Amino acid sequence: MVAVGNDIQEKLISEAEIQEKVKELGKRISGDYGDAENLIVVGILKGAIIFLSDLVREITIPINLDFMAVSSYGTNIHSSGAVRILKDLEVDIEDKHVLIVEDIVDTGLTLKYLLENLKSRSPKSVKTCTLLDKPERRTVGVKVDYNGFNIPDRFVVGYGLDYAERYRNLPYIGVLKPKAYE
Ligand SMILES: O=P(O)(O)OC[C@H]1O[C@H](OP(=O)(O)OP(=O)(O)O)[C@H](O)[C@@H]1O
Ligand code: HPA
Ligand SMILES: [Mg+2]
Repeated sequence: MVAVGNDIQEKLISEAEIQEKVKELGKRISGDYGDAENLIVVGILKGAIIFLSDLVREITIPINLDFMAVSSYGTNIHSSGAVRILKDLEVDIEDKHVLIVEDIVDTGLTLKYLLENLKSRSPKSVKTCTLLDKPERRTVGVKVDYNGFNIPDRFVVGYGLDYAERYRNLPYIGVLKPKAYE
């Protein structure tokens, strides 16, 4: 049988480590927004869906869920730098607290674009949450309010993150074997 894990060279972050971190982030977010009404959690498709679905179940305050899809990478492992909206929010965020949820902040281009775009819609606040941060790769400054793990400059897959749309269903974060790129 072909297993998705066969292409993984090294496991960087285990399922257990992820689950522990997700619980911690959910608790912090619930505490920080405790008295705020109308928190809108915005998941960024597709990479954030696995993290988002675990995270929201660790958030104990009422939330609204919405999604955006933006494209910056296509199927390539290198960023083109261009960001465009493929799917926009359905809800109006004016006067609402917004939390953007990402799987990874790499160059920062996607998050910078999202922050500027959402701030222009007059929300009460916009904060950012990511499972993974690759600080060495940053080309633009963005504020990450909630970060799960800093990782080294390596292309990672799993737990929502893909290479050419594959490996999102791997339950942990790993690095691919070179042959998987061929
Ligand atoms: O900081 P950056 O260099 O902008 O990179 C981070 C972005 O790139 C990935 O998305 P991708 O475009 O691969 O879409 P996907 O989530 O559908 O895989 C990831 O999910 C982030 O949104
Ligand atoms: O390391 C990564 N893996 C998958 N998608 C990504 N998008 C930016 N960086 C990455
Ligand atoms: Mg991707």
